[in-house]
Amino acid sequence: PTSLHIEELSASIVRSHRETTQYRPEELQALRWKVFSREEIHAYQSKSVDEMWQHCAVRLTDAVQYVVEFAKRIPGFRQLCQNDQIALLKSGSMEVVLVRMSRMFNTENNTVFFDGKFAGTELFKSLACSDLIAAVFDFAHNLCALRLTEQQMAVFTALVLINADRPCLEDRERVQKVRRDVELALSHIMHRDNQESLLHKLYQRVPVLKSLCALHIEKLRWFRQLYPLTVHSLFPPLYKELFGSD
Ligand SMILES: CCS(=O)(=O)c1ccc(CC(=O)Nc2ccc(-c3ccc(CC(C)C)c(C#N)c3)c(C(F)(F)F)c2)cc1
Repeated sequence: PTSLHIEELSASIVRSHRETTQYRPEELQALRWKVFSREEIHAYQSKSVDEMWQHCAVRLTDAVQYVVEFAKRIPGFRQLCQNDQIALLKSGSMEVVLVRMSRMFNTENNTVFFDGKFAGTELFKSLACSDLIAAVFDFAHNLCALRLTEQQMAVFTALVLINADRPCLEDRERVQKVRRDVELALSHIMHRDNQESLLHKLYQRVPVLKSLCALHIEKLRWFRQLYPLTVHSLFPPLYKELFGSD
């Protein structure tokens, strides 16, 4: 691929990212100190397990929907066959949401943007998933500390999504070809920003992403055994499709 092709690829991935994130970095900056009051936190903590799970599943699905839109706008992703696009989204969309979560994390008070304000882990107490929430916050904190630019974040999330090692791919070689160009785009951007040292730190975070998503699926299985009807009739269809083991 020519360097022009790689430049164009980077630019289109960055544009897709910008078009599919609900909040610009400057908006998040302005919102940073909008934290939930004690009463609001108490209200979340008073929700029943199934109520809070349902509420979070809806929020998570909203964020995933933006990621689906992001993927569809990445050149090379659209050219993949339908089956492979779905396979990549099924295994990668949650990972991209978690990476994106790091752009709305406030390392000064360990809060993350949720439901319009910044929340600490204690807000999610009624989920009965404190290990998962703690791990999600840790991941967001570590990634946020790397201070990625929006461009670096955009191309990194494209790389997280376009992974030829995912299960159930029909044309693995084709996915690998698209991935190689995105890898070139990321190293090009890191080189241009004089931050190649960040590259291996980013690649080191990928296995943690996988374990977070596995933990999320494990908790969903546990929850579904306790509240099958809630999952069946009150969870967003997209959430069930992507994270349900059916
Ligand atoms: C994607 C568009 S964007 O502009 O980048 C954007 C735009 C807005 C947002 C806000 C947002 O959605 N935050 C949020 C959503 C869900 C959750 C969450 C809740 C519960 C669980 C546990 C599970 C048992 C359901 C998990 C997990 N695993 C994740 C969280 C936070 F992690 F903090 F708890 C924050 C995020 C991006």
